[in-house]
Amino acid sequence: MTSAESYYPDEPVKPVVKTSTIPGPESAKQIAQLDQVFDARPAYFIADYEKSIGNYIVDVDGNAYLDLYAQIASIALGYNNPALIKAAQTPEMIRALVDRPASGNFPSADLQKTIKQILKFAPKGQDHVWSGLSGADANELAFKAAFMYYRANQRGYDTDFSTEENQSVMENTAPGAPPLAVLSFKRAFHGRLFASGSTTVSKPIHKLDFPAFDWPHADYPSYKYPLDQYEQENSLEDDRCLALVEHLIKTWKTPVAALIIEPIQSEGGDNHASNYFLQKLRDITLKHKVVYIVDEVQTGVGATGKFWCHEYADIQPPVDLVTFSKKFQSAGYFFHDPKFVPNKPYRQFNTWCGEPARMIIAGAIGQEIVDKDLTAQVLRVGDYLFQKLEALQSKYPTRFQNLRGRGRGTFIAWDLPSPEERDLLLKKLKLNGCNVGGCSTNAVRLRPTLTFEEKHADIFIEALSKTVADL
Ligand SMILES: O=C(O)CCC(=O)C(=O)O
Ligand SMILES: NCCCC(=O)O
Repeated sequence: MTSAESYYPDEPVKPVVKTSTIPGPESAKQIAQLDQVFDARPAYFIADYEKSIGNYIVDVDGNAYLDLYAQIASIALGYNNPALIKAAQTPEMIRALVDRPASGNFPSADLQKTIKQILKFAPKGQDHVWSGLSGADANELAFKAAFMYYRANQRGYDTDFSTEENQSVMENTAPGAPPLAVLSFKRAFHGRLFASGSTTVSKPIHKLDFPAFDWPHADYPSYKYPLDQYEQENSLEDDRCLALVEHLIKTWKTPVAALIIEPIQSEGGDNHASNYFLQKLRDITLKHKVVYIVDEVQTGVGATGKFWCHEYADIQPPVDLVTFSKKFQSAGYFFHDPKFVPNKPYRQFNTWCGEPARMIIAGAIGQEIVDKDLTAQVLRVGDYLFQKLEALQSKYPTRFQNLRGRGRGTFIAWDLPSPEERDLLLKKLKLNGCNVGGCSTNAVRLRPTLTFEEKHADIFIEALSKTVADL
């Protein structure tokens, strides 16, 4: 029995689209009502989460879409997953929700077990975790950890703060508030808060009107596809970008304390970084004593065929911090050097110090992935899907440019010639029963759940073929 069959015996056998427009009339009515209390302009339709099941999201008009977007890459196992419902019905979960602890001051007796369960799924080389609330929060917490570590290395971990530091920090000036930078990459997406927003460089709309830190943005490699035909060009591109990273670290107006990178830039266009590039960044960060942060918010938790995407690169020594959120539901960062725990309490602290209910769910998701060997399934289904997409690419080369993600599970994307054609494709795909997302301005990205199987891929390819023929 396949994972989808065992979890979802009642999953629809194919999409059902009952309305001639999407949103359908009931969705449109409810979007207008919702818009009175919430900015509902980005809503594609109103979902019925009670009826959504497995790989199908159902809307209030009764349309059932095969979902290859899965809440912007955030549903690991499918809708109404029985194992997660079971985890949600435990006394431990009820305590976490009803009497939510302020875990820093009043941790529950359950917390140690919950954290140990999450740590079972830590990336190779990492054995500590700190919890936050969202992807952006995870990255900002990681930046704080990196800055404290960087300064502790300069002053000595056990050395107390000077009077001057204690006074100047209250004026937001140095040396208490030192001028330090985080280096990120053009086209990156690390969240929309203030520090994370300064490292995000994918679209102006994410950043406009907010004061920003003056931090450097290096070029992220832009490869030519198919990769096996452009090895030399792509290797030169890696070296060009690496030289730029090192140049920025050496010359930036303030010291670069940390570097953050997505192993595949997702919102910014599904841009891949080679194993070589990710390893060389380790060499550069070690040489210049820069904290190396890998953002696995979107790439983490199985969809690339490994639990953590950067594990493909087997980076040695392991990176310093790995941030997560989305498919893990809980958010935070993994680390291994105990000196990333600040020298004093209350430096990395807030009322909640994470969300125990979400942490319990993260542990349950990880357990299901391992028990059902879902990363192996993702690799198998991803290869199957990729081959079908290559066949479509041969037929429609202009509509399937830069097909990418071979050997990276179902984490697949390609480009359309223009944003208009991409948007039209996504719109028509919905009318043909498939909910698919975009990224960058003209890319299509596939982000199905880990329980997506060959039979789902066949349905998608049929809908896609029909849609592309009709563009
Ligand atoms: O589209 C994405 O990949 C990122 C989604 C997100 O977190 C955002 O837009 O704030
Ligand atoms: N980064 C947000 C994506 C939302 C959308 O394009 O629908």
